[in-house]
Amino acid sequence: MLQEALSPVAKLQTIDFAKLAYRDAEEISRMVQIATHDGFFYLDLRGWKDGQLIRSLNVCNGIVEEWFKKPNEEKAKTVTLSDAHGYKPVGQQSGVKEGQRDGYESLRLSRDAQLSRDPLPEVVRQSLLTFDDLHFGAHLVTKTILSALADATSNDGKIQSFLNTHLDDKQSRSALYFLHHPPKPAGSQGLGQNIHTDAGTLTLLFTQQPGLQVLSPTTGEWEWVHTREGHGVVNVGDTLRFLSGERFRSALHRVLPLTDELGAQPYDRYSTAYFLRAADDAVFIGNDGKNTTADEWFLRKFHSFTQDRSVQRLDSVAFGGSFVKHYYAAFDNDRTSLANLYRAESMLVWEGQPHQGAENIMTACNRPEFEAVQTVVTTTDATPAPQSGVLVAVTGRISANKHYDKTLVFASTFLLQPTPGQLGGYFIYSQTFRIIADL
Ligand SMILES: O=C(O)CCC(=O)C(=O)O
Ligand SMILES: [Fe+2]
Repeated sequence: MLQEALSPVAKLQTIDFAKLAYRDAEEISRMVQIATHDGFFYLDLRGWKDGQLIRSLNVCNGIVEEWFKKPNEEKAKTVTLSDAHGYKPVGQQSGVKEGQRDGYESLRLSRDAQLSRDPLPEVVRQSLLTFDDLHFGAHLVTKTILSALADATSNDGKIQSFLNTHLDDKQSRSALYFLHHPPKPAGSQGLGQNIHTDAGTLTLLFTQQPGLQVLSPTTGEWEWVHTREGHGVVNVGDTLRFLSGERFRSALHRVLPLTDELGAQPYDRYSTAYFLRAADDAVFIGNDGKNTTADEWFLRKFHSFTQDRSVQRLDSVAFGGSFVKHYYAAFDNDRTSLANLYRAESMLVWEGQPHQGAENIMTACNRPEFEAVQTVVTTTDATPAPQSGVLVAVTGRISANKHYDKTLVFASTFLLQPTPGQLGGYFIYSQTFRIIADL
């Protein structure tokens, strides 16, 4: 599988871990920028301890690849405690294709089990020190990134919450996952991994074959993430997004293995991920504005992953924050970026006035009385609509400081439709907006 043939390619920036380990101020400030805008970056690990982590990774990968060849009944006997430890067979979650299940199996090793040596699968016991090296090495790498981000944001009071929620002696769902997408014959159901954000704090991912895609924050398009020798891919998860008060971006991604013209996936795809997650009892404000523990968030999220895509779409848990949140944050702070959400056929009825097409709609949204706006969403209701659409009804309050000395109450509806030719993306097909009261 030639990854060079895939386009568009995600042009992720690269952070040198050796520099982070030495607290290089410039590298840290670059990383803060990237965590804010993209939420995804390459991590160059070649210069750290002579590439030791990559060597352990390669040995563990070889061992687990052999293990994946065992019959499914055999693998299913692995002691499985939760979604953070044990064996996950193919098809437990929703997949990358509408109405289909996922196409991957996974061996998961929790940090708690690796530390206490129990329960650990035989395959890990046999090469315990190499698995220790990878497990604890990946933990150190992600903790180092976290503390660098904590230092860099200490002036806004986040330092305590970043580090206090990740004390190493506390029980957590941190875990190392080995993932395998076995080849798939033509005509069979189930492929890849559905669009999601990660529940935890930081993910350090190593992919061996193509399939990983990120949703570009600038174009809204799916972009392929190339595999790079000696590098991992790091991404921000929901917990860090919440702990940072929405400063860091927990980016949407998915796995779309390549298929031939008959729909067969002709190759094995392997990847390895370390998920740094907060202590089970860590508390933060989740996407519904209420306090949640890291453990509750993990359980909600993994429950959501098992649901069909049509249900998941309505459930902002899987999407790590709803469309509505994104729309109003952009409306308030970066309104021109909303143009990406409309197409030529899109229609907005603003206070009874119709506007069609992205350009006209943006002109309508940019009216002077709505300069410097702050929106607070009060309610969001979503229901399924035909052709895989979603109907969203929103009520809320707007303060437009420049021209009004009062708060406006508004109601808005959005009919979202999948963007043609862009699996997993949505655009606003029609929208209404009304001011219903001023306070
Ligand atoms: O397999 C991959 O490349 C990505 C896996 C992933 O996103 C996940 O398990 O959360
Ligand atoms: Fe993920």
